[in-house]
Amino acid sequence: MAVIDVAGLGIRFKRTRSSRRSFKDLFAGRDRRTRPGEFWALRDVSFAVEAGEAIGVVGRNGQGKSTLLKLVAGVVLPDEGTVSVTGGVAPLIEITGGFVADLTVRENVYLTAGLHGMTKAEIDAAFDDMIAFAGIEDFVGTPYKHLSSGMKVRLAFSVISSLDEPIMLVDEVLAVGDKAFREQCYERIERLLADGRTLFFVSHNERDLKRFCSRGLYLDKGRLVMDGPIDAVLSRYGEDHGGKA
Ligand SMILES: Nc1ncnc2c1ncn2[C@@H]1O[C@H](COP(=O)(O)OP(=O)(O)OP(=O)(O)O)[C@@H](O)[C@H]1O
Repeated sequence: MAVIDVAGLGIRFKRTRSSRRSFKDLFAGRDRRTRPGEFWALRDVSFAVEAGEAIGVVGRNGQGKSTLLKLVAGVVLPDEGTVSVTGGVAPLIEITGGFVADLTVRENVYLTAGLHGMTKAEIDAAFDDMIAFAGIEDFVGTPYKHLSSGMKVRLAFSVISSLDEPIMLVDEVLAVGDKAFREQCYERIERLLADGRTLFFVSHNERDLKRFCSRGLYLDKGRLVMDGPIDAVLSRYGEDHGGKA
């Protein structure tokens, strides 16, 4: 059964921050700024994912990989086409995503896990393990904004990977962690996969992609140019762009 079904997906963005005219423009009496139009960050993207598949998403910088994960997570909506997702999604897609700067580590854990449907009793039971996995026992009462960037990723991975959601989305955030922590995360991802979870993994690291993923999606200029076994997708990508994932 398909757990993710993406059909004719398209999303466009404005190149500029805002298309509204500035205050100064109003007084100038004409539109002083050029208004470059919108562009399609993704277009005509269709694929289906079966439960338990591990998909690696590859492509050069800015080709729509993170945007695809955000669409699957439901944090942005498409302009064209549809994304149907069966079951909950645990998204590790932006370092600060979901965490509130001024709340403490403890408060953030309860907030995020609570939003994903964990009860207070479940969070109470899992709390110490989450903090221990992140290795931030001394910072439970610290406001999130005062954690180092590596500590933020540790906390986010620990909490998100503890959620009981069938689909996990992992963007490149893990690259921020140190080597030992990355390995700890990778072992947990392998356990979750063995457990039957579905994984969407964006990475520029060929070895990591091969380690987890059986299937690859190759995005270029917002189009899905290849959907196939990860080895074949990586070779095609290497041929097109000089061997780097
Ligand atoms: N909220 C947004 N508003 C405007 N443009 C955006 C927005 N989000 C993404 N984009 C643009 O959409 C395009 C695709 O971005 P995306 O982050 O999906 O690329 P990516 O393939 O994940 O790149 P990278 O490998 O660098 O992480 C880029 O041109 C980016 O500037």
